[in-house]
Amino acid sequence: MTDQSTATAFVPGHVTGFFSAHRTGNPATTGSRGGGLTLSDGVRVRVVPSETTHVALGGERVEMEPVEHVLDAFDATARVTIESELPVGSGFGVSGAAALGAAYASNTVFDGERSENDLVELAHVAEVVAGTGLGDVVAQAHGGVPIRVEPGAPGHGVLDGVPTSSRVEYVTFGELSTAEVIEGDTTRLSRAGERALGELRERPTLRHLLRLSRRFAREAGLLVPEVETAIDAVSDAGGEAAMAMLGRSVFALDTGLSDAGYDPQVCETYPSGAHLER
Ligand SMILES: Nc1ncnc2c1ncn2[C@@H]1O[C@H](COP(=O)(O)OP(=O)(O)OP(=O)(O)O)[C@@H](O)[C@H]1O
Ligand SMILES: CC(C)(CO)[C@@H](O)C(=O)[O-]
Repeated sequence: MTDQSTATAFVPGHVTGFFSAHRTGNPATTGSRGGGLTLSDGVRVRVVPSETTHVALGGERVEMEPVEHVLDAFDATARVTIESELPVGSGFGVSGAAALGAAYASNTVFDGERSENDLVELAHVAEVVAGTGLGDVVAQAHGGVPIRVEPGAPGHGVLDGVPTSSRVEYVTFGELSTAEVIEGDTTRLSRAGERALGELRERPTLRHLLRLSRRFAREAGLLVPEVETAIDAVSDAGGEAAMAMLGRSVFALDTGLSDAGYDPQVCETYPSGAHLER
């Protein structure tokens, strides 16, 4: 053991605008391609070794399978405290953030001696095995406005990014089950996602990412009515908005949602990836 008895990591939120799903027999090479934004609103994860495992989110005890997978990999039990500025189950990658934050913090308190890539792989595999995500973890490790060019954990996946930053606004109308969508038939959404990725790579700008994301949500058949109404209202007010995959949530650039008369949460794209806090 190190003499450090507690560690805390911060992981930015992540909204996916469009994606395609890629499954192999191996969770490290399974993942998604796509585009999205990391957010300065994120998740703080504190790990303290303990006789039994106890995971709390916002002060309430919760089941969070990806976090439990991470602790199992360290062969450890701990009290894991998750504080999220973002709603859970609504397309902001909270489960991926919890897994990645738990991996970074556990490595410190359990003297794991794993490298960053090893920890990202561990959290990515935990998310894939739990069925809660395919690409949030690698995006959250990267930061900025990540483009997932090839799927999977470090060493398999390839990331690029849109070199920019922006104010971001978001609203949430409720949850959507990630597992139900990604464990179902993904043929249609993946076709739409691949097309969007090709076009984003030709013109990697934030406005283009938002436009391609809007088209993706429609083509993939994932739009829900209240999300569609909000996106249309932002467009009518001259702004750029899209649906956060996979939730009943809308994110917009700059003051897009405020200009359309909504009362959104406000944050920014996050310039860097997940990290331990001192
Ligand atoms: N109050 C809660 N509401 C929703 N999920 C919860 C809650 N408490 C714990 N969980 C767990 O959190 C995880 C949520 O994962 P899910 O992938 O649906 O959401 P997310 O990571 O926030 O968003 P997304 O993956 O859609 O970007 C699941 O493992 C679920 O069991
Ligand atoms: C599947 C997903 C949309 C769930 O948040 C995300 O993990 C992604 O883009 O791979």
